[in-house]
Amino acid sequence: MEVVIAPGDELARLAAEAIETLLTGRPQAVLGLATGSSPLKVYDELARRHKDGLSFARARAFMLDEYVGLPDDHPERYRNVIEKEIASRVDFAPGAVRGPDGNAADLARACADYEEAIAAAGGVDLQLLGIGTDGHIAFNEPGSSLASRTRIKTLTRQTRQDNARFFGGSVDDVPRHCLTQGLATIMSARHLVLLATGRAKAEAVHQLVEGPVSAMWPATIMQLHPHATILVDAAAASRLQLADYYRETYAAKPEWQTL
Ligand SMILES: N[C@@H]1[C@@H](O)[C@H](O)[C@@H](COP(=O)(O)O)O[C@@H]1O
Repeated sequence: MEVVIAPGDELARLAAEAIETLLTGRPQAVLGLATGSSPLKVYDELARRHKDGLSFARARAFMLDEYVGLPDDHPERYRNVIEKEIASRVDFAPGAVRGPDGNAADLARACADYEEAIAAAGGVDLQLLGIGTDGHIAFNEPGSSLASRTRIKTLTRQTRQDNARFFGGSVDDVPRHCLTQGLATIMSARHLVLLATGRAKAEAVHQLVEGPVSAMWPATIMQLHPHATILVDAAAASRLQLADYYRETYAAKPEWQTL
């Protein structure tokens, strides 16, 4: 697990750089896209690089999760958020960006279909991730099976409160259920890149990097991934016990070694 502590703009640049390097070497790469505020600067940076020639035309992308039951045209439906924040700003081919269908008549079937679609695409090459204040990744709330696959989950009150800001501040308007890639689904991606900024994420980041692997802090499963990159600003890193070591390691990183 590599921990990089840097200002937010630099974190976004590093994540975008990793995606550009991937797409340059493998234009048909499969990306994993995350919602939430954490990856927004990465998407801005990718849109900028697209203007400079970076193409997504042969790439495909899979989203992490989706609310259940939001109307198709609801601005906070994750499919619409991803369309607005990144898909519409670059040149993905029609149908190249997919997400779990939170409005399917048969939600269990939709989850199984989604797993099959990811597998049929050859799996995700690079998965962007944020982290919830309770340590969730995607919408795998505390208590999630570490072996879970895409399925329906009930959101915790904490997550609904955290996300109320996207729903005019009203917790009651945040859906109770979601479809989310499972922890094992996420772990199947070949490179995990997690971004976290701000003091509210400090405890979750500490647990993620330095805590015991536990379903109570679902992101801790990432400690078992052979290629996980944790990009954090100083505030999100403020509870890391080995912060000085991570800073020294990154400062001494050989130039040829990418993320
Ligand atoms: N389902 C999303 C996650 O994918 C995201 O990582 C997390 C943090 O969001 P933010 O980046 O806005 O802090 O919460 C949301 O609930």
